[in-house]
Amino acid sequence: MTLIPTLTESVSRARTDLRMGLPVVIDGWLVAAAETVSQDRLSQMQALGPALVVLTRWRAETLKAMVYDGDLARIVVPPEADRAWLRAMADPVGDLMTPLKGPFRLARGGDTLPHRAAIALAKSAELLPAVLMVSLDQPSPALTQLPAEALMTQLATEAQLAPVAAARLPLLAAENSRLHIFRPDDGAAEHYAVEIGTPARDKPVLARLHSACFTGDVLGSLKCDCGPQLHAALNAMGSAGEGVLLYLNQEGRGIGLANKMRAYALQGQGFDTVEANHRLGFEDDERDFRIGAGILREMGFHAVRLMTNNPKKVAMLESQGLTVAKRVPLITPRNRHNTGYLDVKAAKSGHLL
Ligand SMILES: Nc1nc2c(ncn2[C@@H]2O[C@H](COP(=O)(O)OP(=O)(O)OP(=O)(O)O)[C@@H](O)[C@H]2O)c(=O)[nH]1
Ligand SMILES: [Zn+2]
Repeated sequence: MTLIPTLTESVSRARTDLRMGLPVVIDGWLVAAAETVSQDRLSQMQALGPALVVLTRWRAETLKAMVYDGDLARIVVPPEADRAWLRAMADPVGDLMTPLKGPFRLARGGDTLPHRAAIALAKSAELLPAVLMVSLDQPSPALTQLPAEALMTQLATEAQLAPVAAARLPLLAAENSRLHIFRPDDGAAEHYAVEIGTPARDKPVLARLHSACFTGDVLGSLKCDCGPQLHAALNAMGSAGEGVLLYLNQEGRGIGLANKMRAYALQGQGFDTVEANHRLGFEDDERDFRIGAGILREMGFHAVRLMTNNPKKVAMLESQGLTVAKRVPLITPRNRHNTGYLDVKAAKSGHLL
């Protein structure tokens, strides 16, 4: 019997490969993440043929590279380019010191699906959306193989979440609480639900979909409103005697903690939260809100009174078939470190603050 990984298994493995600096193969293209590839692997890949660095439109615009491929750009890697060059293409941290990296030669025409799929895979591995690609003329069976079209479909498919464990967990805000752990079937991060009391399943439950913020939730960072929002939501549910708080591991609006810290470094250079995401090559919000809807459904809830200031969360839950009977604002105190951030969320992201 030969055990062959399924597509889902291969995609999960490919995320780890990219994080380790190991290339994967997408439709005959060798693909490595620009931020993790070593000098040795880069040289090996360059020896196989002309290399491209693929960036998103956002990153290419900052680098003043022409964008011929809609949402991405394919830049020819100069033969003398080394790992430092590649890093600087991917990571904007040094842009202000060395703003001009061009002139660039761009690839045009041909099929860009493998390039698009490679960028999507890098994002799903919480790496910078910048990849090194070389066309292979010989198979490389030792590496993880992925067909581009199926990879794109897989990455866009809603993960199914299964409950794996639950236990009573008395909290300061609510003694009668349980913590439930949900595991997605795509090998990505687990998510949590705090169930306070025993809310009726046939009535709109007081609910919060909270995205992880290590800096705010755990360290008490003053740069954002996450920590106070988390505690205000738990306290409101504790006072009401019931509610459900989903703690979704979508750190940094889905870009991961390392990239969020890169975004903070850019904010220290004067860019706002949205501009910083764009300079890194990301959209301003990379979260998949279907995850929260899936957990609520799995727990038997169909309608919520949603604690949020973000109208997109309301719209997303409704598009997933959940009823948002009411939006409950969750306004927390401002301080001199977060007031600019909150103004930008209101002005650019539509938050009702
Ligand atoms: N990329 C990025 N993420 C940030 C920044 N500041 C906070 N975050 C993340 O933003 C997310 C905020 O999550 P939520 O509070 O659930 O969502 P929200 O969209 O602000 O909506 P609310 O329900 O009104 O709070 C968390 O994942 C934080 O880690 C930042 O400057 N850049
Ligand atoms: Zn935060």
